[in-house]
Amino acid sequence: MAIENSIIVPAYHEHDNIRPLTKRLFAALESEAPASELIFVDDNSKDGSVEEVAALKAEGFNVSIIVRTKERGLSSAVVKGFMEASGKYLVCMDADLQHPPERVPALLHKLHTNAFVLGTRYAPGVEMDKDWPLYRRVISSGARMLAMPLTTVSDPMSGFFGIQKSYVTKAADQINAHGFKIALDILVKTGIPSNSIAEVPFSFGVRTVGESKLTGKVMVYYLDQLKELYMYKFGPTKILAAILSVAVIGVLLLVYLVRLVL
Ligand SMILES: Nc1nc2c(ncn2[C@@H]2O[C@H](COP(=O)(O)OP(=O)(O)O[C@H]3O[C@H](CO)[C@@H](O)[C@H](O)[C@@H]3O)[C@@H](O)[C@H]2O)c(=O)[nH]1
Ligand SMILES: [Mg+2]
Repeated sequence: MAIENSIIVPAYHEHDNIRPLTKRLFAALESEAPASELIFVDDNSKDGSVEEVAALKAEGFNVSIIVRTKERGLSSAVVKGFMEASGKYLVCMDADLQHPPERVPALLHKLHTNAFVLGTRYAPGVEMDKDWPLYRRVISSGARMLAMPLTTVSDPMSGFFGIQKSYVTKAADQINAHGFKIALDILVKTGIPSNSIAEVPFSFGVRTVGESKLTGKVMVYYLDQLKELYMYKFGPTKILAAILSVAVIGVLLLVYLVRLVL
């Protein structure tokens, strides 16, 4: 059967998550499973992921793994997977089961009538980072607020999304290779209109195996990515105007306060 759906999973040291993810995903896909492929994009983890994928393939799952030896990074790994995918409906999800495979059919369903479908943790009825430590909540909220001027979606930090393949080509060579936030990059750079974007709520699971790759360096990359996206969307003139407006308002406030006190 021809492949319609490609599920792309960036993976770095995720050996223990590969089997449960594959089994849960294909079980969730039900009648769509024969028309679906799962592609892991691994950055040379050398942790037995390749052997695990070979074993799953031998068991009949349509799963493969691309191993990159010269590049590292979540966003560029996803772009690589998108380029190799055969399906016209593409889904990106994490390997660590924080994105529930059971929500993939809902994403795919909405992808038939929308160019882009975002998995969101900000919706009624879903749990947002329930077991996250306080510092991760603060980082996540701060990061989300900074991205708000760039897009109308409810969860610009989400890494769980679907896109029609025809829209990927446009953004692929412009994606920030160091970025951790590929959905945001794609949304800004393809300029997909909001009436062609849908959302699917999901509860963000807890990583039980392996470690998060969110490091200080990743946060610096995020700020760098934001800077680039602001420039891309607004251009230097508008950004300068915004900075000047904030400065003028600040000075006026200061003058007002000084007059109040004296
Ligand atoms: N190939 C590859 N994969 C990577 C790399 N870095 C991370 N990954 C993979 O990308 C996925 C997300 O990495 P985590 O380390 O689990 O990230 P997180 O901190 O839990 O962040 C997640 O939550 C964010 C929402 O707050 C999401 O935006 C983000 O995409 C990610 O899903 C995992 O499957 C991980 O193996 C890399 O350099 N190369
Ligand atoms: Mg994670």
